[in-house]
Amino acid sequence: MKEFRQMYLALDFKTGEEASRFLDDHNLYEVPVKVGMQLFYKEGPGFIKTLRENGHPIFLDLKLHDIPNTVYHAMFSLASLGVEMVNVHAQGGKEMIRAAKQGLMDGSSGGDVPLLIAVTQLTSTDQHMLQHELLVNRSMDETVAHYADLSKEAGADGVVCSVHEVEKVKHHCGNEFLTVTPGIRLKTNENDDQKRVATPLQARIAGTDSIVIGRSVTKAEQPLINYQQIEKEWYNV
Ligand SMILES: O=C(O)c1cc(=O)[nH]c(=O)n1[C@@H]1O[C@H](COP(=O)(O)O)[C@@H](O)[C@H]1O
Repeated sequence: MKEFRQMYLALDFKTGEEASRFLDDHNLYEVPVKVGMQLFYKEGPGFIKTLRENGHPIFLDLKLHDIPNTVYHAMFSLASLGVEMVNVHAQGGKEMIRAAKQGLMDGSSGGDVPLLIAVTQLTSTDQHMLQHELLVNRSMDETVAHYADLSKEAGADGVVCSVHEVEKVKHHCGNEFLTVTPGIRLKTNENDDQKRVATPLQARIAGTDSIVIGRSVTKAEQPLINYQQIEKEWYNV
């Protein structure tokens, strides 16, 4: 397993130009970044190449969720972009996750194979929504742990979950199985649309492997101050 402890900055911007300007304006050179649907659909693989050339480790967050054959071929295409991590929705099931892994291995033609992470339950979902909208009659903890188990069995390297389920996931799947946690907020931040939130300090104490930070930095009045505050709590420096 690769050494893996990152703090990914979610580049949820309208254009690559806007994202690059933000990184430059705040001296965020070579920081790990997450590119999601908004930016990838706008700019495509070319922007991934630019970010790589500028030294940014990349988590490509497209949350694939489709039939196994489609996911296999999509992952085959993404495998050669040189990103360090990609994701799928665990709800797609074992066969789909296995296909994703196989696509990454076959598509990386001998180079580094990106880590495959499966989203268990979005951090914008709470217990009420789980039961009444998704009709899952189990606790959030149990549901996340179940998806983590099946993701591991299908060959994923880890899961996306909230900080609150990290302990349970590690208990089920072992310490080597990675946890990536979005929904990170400083005490002074709004939760926005996130339901299962935690501070960077809580993430460190819980034993999360990597955190994803977005609006607490990108929408802050002083982004660099917030970035450094998160860094301090997360890396304990
Ligand atoms: O896979 C993800 O990155 C993800 C999964 C999840 O359950 N929740 C979640 O918020 N994310 C992403 O993490 C980022 C969080 O952004 P903020 O809420 O602005 O910090 C967004 O880019 C989301 O798309």
